[in-house]
Amino acid sequence: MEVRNLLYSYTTDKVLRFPDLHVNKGGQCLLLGESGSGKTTLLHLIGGLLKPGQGMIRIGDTDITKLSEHKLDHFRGQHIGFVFQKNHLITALTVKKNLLMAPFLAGVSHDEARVQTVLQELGLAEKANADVRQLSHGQAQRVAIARAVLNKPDVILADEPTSALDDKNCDRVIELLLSVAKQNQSTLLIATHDQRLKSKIAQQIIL
Ligand SMILES: Nc1ncnc2c1ncn2[C@@H]1O[C@H](COP(=O)(O)OP(=O)(O)OP(=O)(O)O)[C@@H](O)[C@H]1O
Repeated sequence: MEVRNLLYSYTTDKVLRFPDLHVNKGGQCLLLGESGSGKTTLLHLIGGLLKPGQGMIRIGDTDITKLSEHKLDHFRGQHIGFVFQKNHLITALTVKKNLLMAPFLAGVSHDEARVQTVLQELGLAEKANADVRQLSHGQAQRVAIARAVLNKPDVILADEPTSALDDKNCDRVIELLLSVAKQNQSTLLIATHDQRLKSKIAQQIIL
């Protein structure tokens, strides 16, 4: 994953300028910075949810800034997994059906064995048919991670995945993210101001 000369403006009077970034395939990087420094904005740019004013964002061989809206939607579904700041689970659906949104939205067929594997890996096998409103915060965060990794994305983008968790759940969530990313050879970019993560990932960029 590579980012170069990236600029973004929400309003005409202010420009956010991002440092260049390169993360190897299967590598991990921590994105640090004070509140308001642009961490979420950078994740949304890399995930193709925002279009930069200037600059290049390369994922594998694709410069995503050159893709049309339609192609970008397809690319995102196939190659990018998001763990958002708020988990955005669909409360009307069970845990398993929330997971199945990933292949559904990416337009790929769902693989029952893969769903079972991911539920197992994230300690959610017994919660497959549970109502997501009945989950603890840590469990809900693991469902959000399960949904993000289900399609074995090339890139996982995680926005403050641990900041609302106690130390035990923080450790669990970060270890799970690292291990599922490793298994799938996914490149992992985590935006956080959670100091507990600093010792877990060597490559760090400060905004
Ligand atoms: N929709 C928006 N419209 C206008 N300005 C925005 C919008 N979203 C973010 N900003 C501004 O862009 C800057 C970067 O915001 P961003 O949310 O990326 O920071 P952050 O580092 O993720 O912050 P936090 O750690 O608090 O989540 C901030 O100054 C913010 O006020």
